[in-house]
Amino acid sequence: MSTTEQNLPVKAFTRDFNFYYGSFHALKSINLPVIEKHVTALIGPSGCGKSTLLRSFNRMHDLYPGNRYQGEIVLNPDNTNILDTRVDPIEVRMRVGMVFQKPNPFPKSIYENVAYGLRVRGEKSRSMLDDKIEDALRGASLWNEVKDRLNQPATALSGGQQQRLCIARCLATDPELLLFDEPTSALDPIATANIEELVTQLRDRVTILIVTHNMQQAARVSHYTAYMYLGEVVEYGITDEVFLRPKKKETEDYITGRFG
Ligand SMILES: Nc1ncnc2c1ncn2[C@@H]1O[C@H](COP(=O)(O)OP(=O)(O)OP(=O)(O)O)[C@@H](O)[C@H]1O
Repeated sequence: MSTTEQNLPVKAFTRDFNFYYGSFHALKSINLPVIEKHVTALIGPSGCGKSTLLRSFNRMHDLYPGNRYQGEIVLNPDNTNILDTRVDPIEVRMRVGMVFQKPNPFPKSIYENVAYGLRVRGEKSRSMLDDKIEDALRGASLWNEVKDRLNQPATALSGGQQQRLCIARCLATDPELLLFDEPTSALDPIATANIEELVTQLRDRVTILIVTHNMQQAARVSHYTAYMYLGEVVEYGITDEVFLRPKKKETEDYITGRFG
């Protein structure tokens, strides 16, 4: 699938995707498109499988024995099933970046945090690194705040700045898809507003899949929303329609706060 029925470009999609933590069947027959250069939000009550699905998109579950994927997660334009065991998960993670709930900068300087992925890729030219690092920090709306202290430890930044640094670290390697796992849940309202603003800017540059508990946030930043419950996608559609005219009773109950 490279476009939807409505002719929208599909950056990635799952096909009959199931996931198991040992014998626990956490995700059931998920068929979900992620539309290119748009934001897709995953919402639903605690434990419904949002994070499990998000983490499957960069094969995070590979790191733990007993986890099992079934079905496909396909990345375009090359139509690669990233779950294929012949596909190197490190390559997948270069193409699919991830920003976690709590900012997790490396215990290195601001500069070295952003340089990290570029160095892994073999980039050695100092002027090339400088340019890419500035571009990534600008892309994460952090450049003006840190340009005079690039060699200071990243841990000296505020929580919101650290989260933007983690976004810059992802942007430096030009990911095609960015995964956000509740990126503002550890932040105050101002830092949250900054990250939301950033997400709305980034959606012109990169495809975004975001898990959020905050329905107002999903409504503000996303174009498409998937409502999940008990490991299944109950409803998927244009965010405004899912929020204003949900097709399923379960979705309506959740959106209106009658459940969850
Ligand atoms: N490592 C694990 N081993 C076994 N079961 C797990 C593991 N991680 C999550 N689960 C189970 O998988 C299901 C989905 O969990 P997941 O964290 O994806 O839900 P979620 O919708 O992201 O929840 P929350 O909003 O609370 O973060 C839950 O029933 C959870 O208990």
